[in-house]
Amino acid sequence: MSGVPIADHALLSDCHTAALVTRHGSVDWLCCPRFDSPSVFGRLLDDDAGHWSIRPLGPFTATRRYLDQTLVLETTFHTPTGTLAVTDAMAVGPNEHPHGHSLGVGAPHMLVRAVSCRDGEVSMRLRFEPRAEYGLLRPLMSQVPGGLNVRGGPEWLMLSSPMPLTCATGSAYGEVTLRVGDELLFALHRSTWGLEPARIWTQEEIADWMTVTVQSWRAWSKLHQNYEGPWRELVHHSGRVLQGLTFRPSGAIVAAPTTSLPESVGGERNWDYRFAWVRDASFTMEALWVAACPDEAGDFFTFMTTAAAGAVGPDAPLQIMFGVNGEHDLTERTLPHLRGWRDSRPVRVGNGAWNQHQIDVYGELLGAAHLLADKISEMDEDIRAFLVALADTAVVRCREPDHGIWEVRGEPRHFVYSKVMCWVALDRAIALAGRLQAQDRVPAWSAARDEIRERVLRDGWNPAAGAFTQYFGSADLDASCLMMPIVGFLPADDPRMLATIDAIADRLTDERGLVYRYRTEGGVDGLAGDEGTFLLCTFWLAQALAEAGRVNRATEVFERAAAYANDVGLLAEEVDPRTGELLGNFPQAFSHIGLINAAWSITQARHRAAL
Ligand SMILES: OC[C@H]1O[C@H](O[C@H]2O[C@H](CO)[C@@H](O)[C@H](O)[C@H]2O)[C@H](O)[C@@H](O)[C@@H]1O
Repeated sequence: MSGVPIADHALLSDCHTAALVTRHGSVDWLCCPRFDSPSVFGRLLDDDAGHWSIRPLGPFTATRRYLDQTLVLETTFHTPTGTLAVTDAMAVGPNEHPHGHSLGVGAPHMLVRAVSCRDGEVSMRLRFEPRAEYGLLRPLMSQVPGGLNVRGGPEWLMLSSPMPLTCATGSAYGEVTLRVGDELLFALHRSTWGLEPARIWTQEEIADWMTVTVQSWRAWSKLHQNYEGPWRELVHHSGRVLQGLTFRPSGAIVAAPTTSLPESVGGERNWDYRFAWVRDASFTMEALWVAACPDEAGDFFTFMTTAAAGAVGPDAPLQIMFGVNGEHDLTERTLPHLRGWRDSRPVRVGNGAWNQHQIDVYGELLGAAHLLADKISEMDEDIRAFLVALADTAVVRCREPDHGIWEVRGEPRHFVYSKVMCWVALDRAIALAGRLQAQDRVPAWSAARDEIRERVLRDGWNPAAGAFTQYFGSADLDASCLMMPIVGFLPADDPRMLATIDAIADRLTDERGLVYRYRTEGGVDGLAGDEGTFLLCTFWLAQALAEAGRVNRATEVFERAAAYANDVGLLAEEVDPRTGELLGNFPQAFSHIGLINAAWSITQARHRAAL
């Protein structure tokens, strides 16, 4: 049964796709050539779905880190006879743009692995078992000088290997003893039919790709990472993680690079996150504004306008998520041949939320546009018309029930968060009206904005709960109400807001003090079973407390949540309340967004307190 702890994985990215490497040197997840392509290594979800491991033959302990300011991973194996280091990266091309804007542009679709003996001597073992199409296909492998030719189904891969490998059905393996100073470089390269011929790379060429990859990440980090404040390293690292979730060719940003890592072990809450949600991606752009200089803002808005392609207006709601190249149809299906992580089934690809009605997206996109307006150097006519259409659509749609931020699979409702985000959409559109050349719309936008506000204050507040709640008329708490002060709907020190913050901190947390999105009892979201606490919501609590001037409590909550980052600074979506293990897709943009924004709010709150 596949089941290596989620926290035992580290992320590699070339801004086209991602790989996950276990603490013990096994690449257990890789989709080629895009984030949402079928996996070639899928052991994350089933023991037989493919992996590539490099590790010492005998007993060892392992430590690992990212090379400074990069997403290049170094795993060090300590053995009784010596020390072996394995350095792993998805190769990115050189940054040709003077501002390092192009990280990933020249990516060769190549996974590179450098093995070096740092001390003594170590015998190592390599096992290579690619399984295309999420583990369905055992490829044909043949030896060629300097490596292996791997063909099967849609994939044509070449493994460059300086050590001889034995091929069995669908597998290759080999063993070698390295002495101090010895180094072996491997590259797994994917060819595109007819475009570049697959070929074997020399040791020097692979070494060059590794060097360029390290340099490119460092150049990007140096030019982009300006945040100075508490938890600086974690914030900068989170910025790199978000950059690693960007799909360079289009400017899309995926919510996470995995599918079906469960929200509860053995449960059915398993979703495919390898897509660009309007909500998650807009939040990512805003967080990159804090963690880095979001050069990518222009690309992102171009992506959104192109993906939505004229299909937005009062009669045509904005689709809430897209494929990384702007695809609309993300129909969900299950992969019955995969057992799932720790038997958490079904494994799903595609996402049934793609055609849900979620009206918060207008606020998230216009909120990001407002924050990043100065970075969208060319707010061309298409982008202006798109943003105006979003606000006009919010005016009409704000009265409708929807599926809400949590994409509930139950009946649509008047979710408080959705209404608040419609208020944000109109508030920010009004602020941008001059740049949008839409001053004539301001009276209509203002009237709708004020009407929403009144409705939320009246119907979103539940006197019995003593808090703003999940939907109009409901007594249930929902952590998304923590966003009300964060987006400026009400001041954080408004008594109703303080009461809501306290209610959530007291009644929507587990024993560890981590926050649930909402209570799942009674199948309120149309799904069976329960789920873990949600890291983004815990960071929202820290942020709301900071906005309310409760800086010490905010710091405590922040540190509580940040402590769940694994040894290489990565967060999943949720935490298991029973065991404290990370749960859900990994690494999850939402969690890193929350970390960055909460750190920034606490920094600002400390400055305000010091004045
Ligand atoms: O809770 C059920 C829903 O769970 C997923 O949605 C969550 O992930 C999205 C991507 O990060 C995020 O935008 C959303 O706010 C989260 O609730 C899943 O994608 C949905 O299909 C599912 O209904």
